[in-house]
This record gives sequence, C-alpha cells and structure tokens, in this order.
Amino acid sequence: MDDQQQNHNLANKFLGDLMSLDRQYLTLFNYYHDIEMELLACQSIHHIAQLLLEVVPQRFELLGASLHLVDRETENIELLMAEEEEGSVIAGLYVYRTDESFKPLYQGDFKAQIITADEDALSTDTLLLPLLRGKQLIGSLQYSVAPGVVTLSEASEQLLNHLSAVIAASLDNCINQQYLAHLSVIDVLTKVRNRRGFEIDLLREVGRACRSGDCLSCLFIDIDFFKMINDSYGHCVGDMALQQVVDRIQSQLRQSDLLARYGGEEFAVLLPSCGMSDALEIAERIRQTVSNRLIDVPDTIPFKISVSVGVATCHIHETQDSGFQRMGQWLVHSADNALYQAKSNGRNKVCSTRVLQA
Ligand SMILES: Nc1nc2c(ncn2[C@@H]2O[C@H](COP(=O)(O)OP(=O)(O)OP(=O)(O)O)[C@@H](O)[C@H]2O)c(=O)[nH]1
Repeated sequence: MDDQQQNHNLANKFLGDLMSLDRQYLTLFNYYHDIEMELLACQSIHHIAQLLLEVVPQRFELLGASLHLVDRETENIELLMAEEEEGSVIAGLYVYRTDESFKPLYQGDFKAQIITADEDALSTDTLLLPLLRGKQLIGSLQYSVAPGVVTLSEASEQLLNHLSAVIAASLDNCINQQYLAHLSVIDVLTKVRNRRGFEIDLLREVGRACRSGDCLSCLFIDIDFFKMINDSYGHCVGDMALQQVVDRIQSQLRQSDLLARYGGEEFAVLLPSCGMSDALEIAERIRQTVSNRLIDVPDTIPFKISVSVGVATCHIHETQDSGFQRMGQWLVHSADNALYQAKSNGRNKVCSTRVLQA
C-alpha cells in the first residue's frame, strides 16, 4: 500500500469515527431532549419524582436512583405532595429541612460529577446532579451505575448540567404552582379549607359515595352569638376564639374527615363513609368539646362559647356525573336547614334532617 493510499484510509477512518461520534452525540442529545420535554410537561412534584426515579432508571438500566430535596419552611413540599391525588409513596424520594445530608458530596463544586466506587468504598459509581436555584442548592439527584460504565466527556457534562438546570426549574415551577393552588383553597386565619376548597371536596366525596354506595354525612357548625364575643372582647380575640373552636372541632374528627370554614363563623364538615347515627354522635361530641371548656386567650377573662350543629346524610347510588352536583347541593342545603332548626331550638344543640336514600 503506497503512502497516498494509507493517507486516504486514515482520512476515511477519521471521518468514520467522527460521524460515529456525531451519531452517538446526537443519540445522547435526543435522549436528553426527550427527558427535558417530559420534565417540562410535568404538572406536579409527584410526576417529576416518578419520571426521575422510576422512568429514567428503567429506560437507562441504572442500578439505583434517589432524589433529595430541601423543604424549607415556605415551600412545604411534604404538605403539597400529601395533597396530591395520586399521593402514593415514591421509593428513593427524600425530603429534608436542610441540605446538610447531600451538600458535602459536592465538595463545593455544584456541577454534574461522578463519585467512583473506590473513592467512596461503594460497589457502584454515583452520578451526582445538583439542583440549584441561582446559587442555592435545593436538591440533588443521584443515580447509581456499574463502576466505570459512565465517564463524563466535556459534551456529556455540559448536557448533564443543562439537564440539572431544567430539573431544578421544573421542580420550582411545580412547587410554585401547587403552592398557589394550595393557598387558593385554604382559609388564612384558621388554616382549614375555605369555601372554595369545600366545594371541590364536596363534589369529589359525593362522587365517591355514589360510586361506592357508601353513606356521606355533612355537618354545618355555627358559633352561637359570635357577634357578642367580637363586640365584648374585640375582633382579635374573636379571631383567636375561631382558631380555638377549629382546634376543638378537629380534635373530634378522623384524618379522612374534611373540615372547612364555610363563611364567617360557620364551618362545614364532610364525613365520608359515615351514616346518620355516627354523624349525630360526632356532632354531639363536637358540641360538648366546644362548650365544656372556656376559651382562654391572653389578657382576657376566659369566656364560654357554644356551637349549634346541623347534620345531614345521603346514602345513594347514582352513576351519572350530572347528579353529583345536585346531590352535593342537597346535602349542604339539608345540613344548613338542620342548623337553622338547632338555632331556633335555643342554640348549643344538634339537629338533623331525614336521610336521603335511593
Ligand atoms: N373576629 C372575627 N369575627 C368574624 C369573622 N368573620 C365573621 N365574623 C363575625 O361573626 C359575627 C356573626 O354574627 P351573626 O351572623 O349575627 O351571628 P351570631 O352573633 O353568631 O348569632 P347566631 O349565629 O344567631 O347565634 C359578626 O359579628 C361577624 O363580624 C372573622 O374572621 N373574625
């Protein structure tokens, strides 16, 4: 083979290698691009965690995955995740108050990097992806891979850093959106659901009850002569009394029961899978718990407070979605009527209407 032929072969091989590298890079780029598109489409922290901890490891045959997030006071990630409908536990998701447990791994260099097995006496290498908001570490995504399988070229490091930024931005976006949605259904003073939250819960619970054939009960609870408390002790004391009444009501409910502030000094409770006799018992317990103890607020002589409670129950099979709203209205209307009766009967009473059954 003469020199010219040899040069020609070398040039061809070089070109072939370059094209193969280019194809590999393109394939890699497409993988990242797909993940980024999926991240941007995520609507909740839960979806993001599922994508990163379940879908990605499966797609790339990774040995393990964990996502570590910092839940500083304002973000309430745990609270928001608990509120998510699909709220099942995702393996590998950890939420902390501070970044202490994962920050040291980066040794001050918040970039995509690999901790090799021998460096850390582990059986796998760990790919670390920092999640940053500006310069603040808000989380860390960690993938376990077989030793030596992943090496970071300049190009893949750049892609991974870009991916980390997209993950952090998507997370931030979901947290903000979910937090705003959360605020829109919460009463600022008492921290229970507001009227809007109640309407959402009502429709969902009526639907659930109709489909399962379970009973659903509703309590309407109104503080007696609350205007007098405001007039006698002032609005601030009135506010504290409202908070204490909420605590007392809540102390008599199960975790699955739903308490909301319906308006001013009126509260509504939904009791899923609860028939009339149990609902009456709970209502009576609430009435007693509120009136048995004085309201004690700083710089004010403790004073008595009482509530009147109206109870309504429906037990119905209805499969048509259009019927849910009507059923919800009936339940609220009936509980409100019963409350009116309790007020008319002298207050500090529990009254009920008949059970709607079909
Ligand atoms: N402190 C305080 N008062 C509130 C709040 N929301 C509503 N109120 C007051 O609740 C009082 C309700 O008065 P009324 O509707 O006359 O009812 P009531 O005095 O409880 O009398 P009955 O319900 O008939 O027993 C009003 O004085 C409202 O100003 C609140 O967020 N904080």
